[in-house]
Amino acid sequence: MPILGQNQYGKAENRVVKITRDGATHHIKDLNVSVSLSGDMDEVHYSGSNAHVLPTDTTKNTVYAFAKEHGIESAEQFGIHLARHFVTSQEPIRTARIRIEEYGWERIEHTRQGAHSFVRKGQETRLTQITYDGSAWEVVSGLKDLTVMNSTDSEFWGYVKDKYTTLPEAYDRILATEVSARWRFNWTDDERETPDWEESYEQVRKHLLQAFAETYSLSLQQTLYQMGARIIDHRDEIDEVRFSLPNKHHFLVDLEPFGLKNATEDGAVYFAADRPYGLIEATVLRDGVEPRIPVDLTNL
Ligand SMILES: O=c1[nH]c(=O)c2[nH]c(=O)[nH]c2[nH]1
Repeated sequence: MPILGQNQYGKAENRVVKITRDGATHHIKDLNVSVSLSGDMDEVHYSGSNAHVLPTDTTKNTVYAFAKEHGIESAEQFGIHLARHFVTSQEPIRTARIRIEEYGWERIEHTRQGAHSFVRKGQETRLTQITYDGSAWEVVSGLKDLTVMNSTDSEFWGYVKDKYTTLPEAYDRILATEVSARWRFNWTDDERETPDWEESYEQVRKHLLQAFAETYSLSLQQTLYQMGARIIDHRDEIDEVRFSLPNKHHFLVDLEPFGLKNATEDGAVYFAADRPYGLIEATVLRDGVEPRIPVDLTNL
């Protein structure tokens, strides 16, 4: 009979976001936690007996419940706590390996009250496309992979409801998106009117972030318009901005079965879903200008 070799199992990539509220100042811990357990697991492989198997689903629930019950001080402390729990609470489990990736967030500087607007650490990608046909120029610049989050000041309600609608109305939700934007310059080839391209990029990025942070949002569509309008209003060199904004959904985890209240107002634990996602796209134009940025930004 062939012999079973090394084996391990668990739930990989539990995306857990914990918000801690300190008055109007919020703190984020954003982790991707993978649990892998091993031990006396021969029988499940040989005969299918699950008598020693703690379900991977349970390991997932444990990650979310621990985040709420004990908080997340650091990835190391959180991982140590989980590993100890699995090995000491289940006799057949001899080894627990917890792998954690932590995503860093920086605060967005802005002028509104509160400290609950963040931009993911790590550089976004800056883009540009220049087209010249011997007479006319077109310069379209932009960015992608700029991830931002407001941990409050976002609602979504009053939408159409048909027989397939199950979405509960939200009066205090997380709003997070990964901004992909392109903006078109009105520059022709007049030396005197050439923008300072570096300065322009920094300013557009700043206005986009500040508009995101300072908009009390009733929908991502409304936030998108505010970001575009702010750029058009502040940057004379730009006539058109197009956005593609995935709505990076954060779902409140139901921890009632474990006797834990997980409510937005006390700082909650969220499941950060990667797909499917809402995708909100629109162009914002200077009045009187024709749109020229393609609808599908991947074609640019
Ligand atoms: O900001 C949002 N806009 C929507 O169109 C939408 N649809 C949805 O299910 N959630 C959201 N959120």
